[in-house]
Amino acid sequence: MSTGTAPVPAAAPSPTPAPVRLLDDASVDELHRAADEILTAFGTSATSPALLRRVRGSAAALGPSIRHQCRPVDTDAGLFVLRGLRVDDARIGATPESWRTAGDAGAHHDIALLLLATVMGDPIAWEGQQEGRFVHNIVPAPGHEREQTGASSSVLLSPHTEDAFHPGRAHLLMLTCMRNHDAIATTAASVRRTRLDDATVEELTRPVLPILPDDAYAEAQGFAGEPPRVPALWRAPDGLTLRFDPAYTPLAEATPEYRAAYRRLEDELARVSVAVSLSPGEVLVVDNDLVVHGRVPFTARYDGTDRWLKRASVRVPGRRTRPAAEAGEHGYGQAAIEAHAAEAPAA
Ligand SMILES: O=C(O)CCC(=O)C(=O)O
Ligand SMILES: [Fe+2]
Repeated sequence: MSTGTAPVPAAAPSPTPAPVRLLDDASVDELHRAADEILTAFGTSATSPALLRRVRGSAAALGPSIRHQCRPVDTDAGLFVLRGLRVDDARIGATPESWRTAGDAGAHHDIALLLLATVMGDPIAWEGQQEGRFVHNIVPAPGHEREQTGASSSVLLSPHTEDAFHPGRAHLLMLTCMRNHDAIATTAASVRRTRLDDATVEELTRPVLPILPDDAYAEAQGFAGEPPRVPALWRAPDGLTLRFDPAYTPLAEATPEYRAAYRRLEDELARVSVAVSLSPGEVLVVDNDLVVHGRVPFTARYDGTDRWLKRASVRVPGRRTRPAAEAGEHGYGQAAIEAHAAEAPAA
């Protein structure tokens, strides 16, 4: 159709500018069957020690194909999209009005996500967030439009490390899409794709500023202890990692040199940022030590058809992507609860 003289349309952004890992049909069946069995046995996705034990057992029995697709992030992009899961738009029902009222909405997918998270590592929950659930519902909520939390909509959710304030934060962040009619993108920027001069990296590896708890942690925000100063960048054995949340970092307290270096990092992250618009059934897996994520602004519908993601946070035992000094941080009184840390006592 096109001729040499026809105007060239502006290049459309790639719909999913992220490495995609396709689950084969047999793996998808296997995962959905395992999730169904657990949901039938327990009647809820609310996690009890018994349900978590069952998830651990079922995850261990999943086949080599799923395990292969759940291997660690293996490119500088620091993320991948797992594709193939089936979401029945009618069966999942209306998008919940907020995480508070979500309850067991889409419970099958809570369990499927927990199974995948357990293949990748150890899922974590926070007592102070979404009532201690291991799988969070990310939906826009009335009254929260302008927050820097998952419940917002009308503002840019600025790029951040998930739970950056805490030494027990996830190594991996997983977002499963239930519904996204308006193709609203998650943004992601990998520090391994930035170009920073050595002086900037040196400046930002010094522990100069704290990262304060975000608005999803009301209790931690009232913590009385002295906020620890933490480095924004760290030279890990296999490359640069970052801990970054400008919305909760008191930059005004730093020297002009530090602020300039921080701005260079922000600019570079903006330059390499990609927009990933998830479709139902896709799972975005982000390495939380390499990649900061956020979300573009959007107008919430509030009619039961809103964008709806489910989120899991995962720790990967034995990783060496963070400075040893983090072990001494108080974490603002918040504790991450590991799903499979030890045999949980019977409730
Ligand atoms: O809504 C999104 O795409 C990402 C929200 C977010 O930052 C999160 O779930 O941690
Ligand atoms: Fe986030």
